[in-house]
Amino acid sequence: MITSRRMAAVDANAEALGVPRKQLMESSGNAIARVVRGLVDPGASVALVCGRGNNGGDALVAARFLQEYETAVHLLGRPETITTQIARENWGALVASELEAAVVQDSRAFEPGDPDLVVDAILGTGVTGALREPERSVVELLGDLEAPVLSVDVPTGIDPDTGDRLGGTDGVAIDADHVVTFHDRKPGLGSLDAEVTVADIGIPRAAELFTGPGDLLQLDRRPDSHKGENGEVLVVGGGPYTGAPTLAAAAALRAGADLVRVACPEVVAREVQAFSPDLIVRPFPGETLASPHVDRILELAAAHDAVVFGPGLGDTEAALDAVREFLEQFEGNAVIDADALRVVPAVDTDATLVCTPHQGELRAMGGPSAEDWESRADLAADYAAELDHILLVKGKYDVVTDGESVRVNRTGNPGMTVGGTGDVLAGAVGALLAVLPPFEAAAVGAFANGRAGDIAHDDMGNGLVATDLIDRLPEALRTDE
Ligand SMILES: NC(=O)C1=CN([C@@H]2O[C@H](COP(=O)(O)OP(=O)(O)OC[C@H]3O[C@@H](n4cnc5c(N)ncnc54)[C@H](O)[C@@H]3O)[C@@H](O)[C@H]2O)[C@@H](O)CC1
Ligand SMILES: [K+]
Repeated sequence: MITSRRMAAVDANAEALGVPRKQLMESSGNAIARVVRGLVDPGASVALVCGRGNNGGDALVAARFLQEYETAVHLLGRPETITTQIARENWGALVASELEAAVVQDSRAFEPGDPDLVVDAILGTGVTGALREPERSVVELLGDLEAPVLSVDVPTGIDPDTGDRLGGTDGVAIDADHVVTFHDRKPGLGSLDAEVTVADIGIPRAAELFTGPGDLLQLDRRPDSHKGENGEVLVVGGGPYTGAPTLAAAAALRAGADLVRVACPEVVAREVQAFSPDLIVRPFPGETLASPHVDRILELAAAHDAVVFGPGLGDTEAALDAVREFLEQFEGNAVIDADALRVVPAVDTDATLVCTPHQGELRAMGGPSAEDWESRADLAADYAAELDHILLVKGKYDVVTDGESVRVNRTGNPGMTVGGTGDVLAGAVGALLAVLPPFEAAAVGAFANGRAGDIAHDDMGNGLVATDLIDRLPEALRTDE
């Protein structure tokens, strides 16, 4: 099962792997034609009703594969208003090939005749809201025809993710007899009374398994968002180390958080603040985190969207006891890193945790280890299920798993073995945890951190340091390439 959002990400990842969308569209068109051949015999009349997006584009391709049929393409709208380049190119190919194609600017000009089969390629996963004109009236007109309907990807008028009719009770939708859907079943198809064919269109498994630029698409911000809406992050750490919480906090800011506060021992606070005026410091007395501070930390944490717990905290008995007490009472989202990790397996918590161990830390937690990344991914998934938390196991290939799904990240380079890059990752994941579902936050964080490292490596080679990564996080998180 795949949501429209995830499908768009996978599609962009496939493109980055060298399988361009136009090639996928060719496969989709071919798949439509295969299903058509199973439904009606050569010579039958097939009306291909096409919208102006890629759903329509798929059927424009199908027309080329169905030349032994009496096909008639009906494009809903002027060709100049086709929304994607690849669909426009396929329209051009049809016209140049002199295949029958009509432009329907107004539903009154829609003359489908009496076809043996209707192909509904009006709207697919790119639909938003109730149907507009001329789509709405054309859908109504198609409802009056006798012919069976094959919908492309999803019946027009149906929400691909929920199966609900768009526009509520006033909405209109295609009552499909058959659906040919691409790559994987869309959740909204489950509730339909239609025969569904899932067509493999050649998207590599890697486009789904490995993180890629498509994973960043979910970060697109609403233009009207205001301060605080894009995440407030609390970093809890410091004591024996000052650098770690500072790096995590600075990384959270660069990864898009609106406000980042650092709760750390007094002795460390001044240094953290000196590093950057962008950080807000919330000092607690003493030289290390301890039980008496837990109430105050809980209170602070409740006022943030995500917490990053652990950087530079050290492994004193007092600090680890405090982590345990915090987790027993905390119910929000937290990234757990460094020494705080070892507390996780034995603690009973209602919090949602993203744990970011490297393989040594994973073993210290009692977790599994394996040489190759594929076995490591399987074992990590089992262990995440046992912990009931999300794991981001750092390595050459980072493994992200919630116990069910697995995503593997391949960005990053050997220059990143320098100290502090783990703190940067924890901070970046913290910022993302404030705005994305936890599993996605971990996957996107791993991708962006490694990509920032790769950009830094281009400039600095193996001389790169953790702060270089922080500076490059914004570029690594950009979607508008
Ligand atoms: N990996 C993928 O994602 C692939 C997608 N493909 C096809 O591409 C489709 C998605 O294409 P698009 O993203 O271009 O989107 P669609 O073609 O589903 O719809 C986008 C178009 O519909 C218009 N529109 C949106 N909501 C509307 C409404 N309520 N009333 C009237 N018009 C509306 C938009 O302005 C735009 O022109 C999939 O369903 C599938 O058929 C395939 O070609 C190949 C691979
Ligand atoms: K459709």
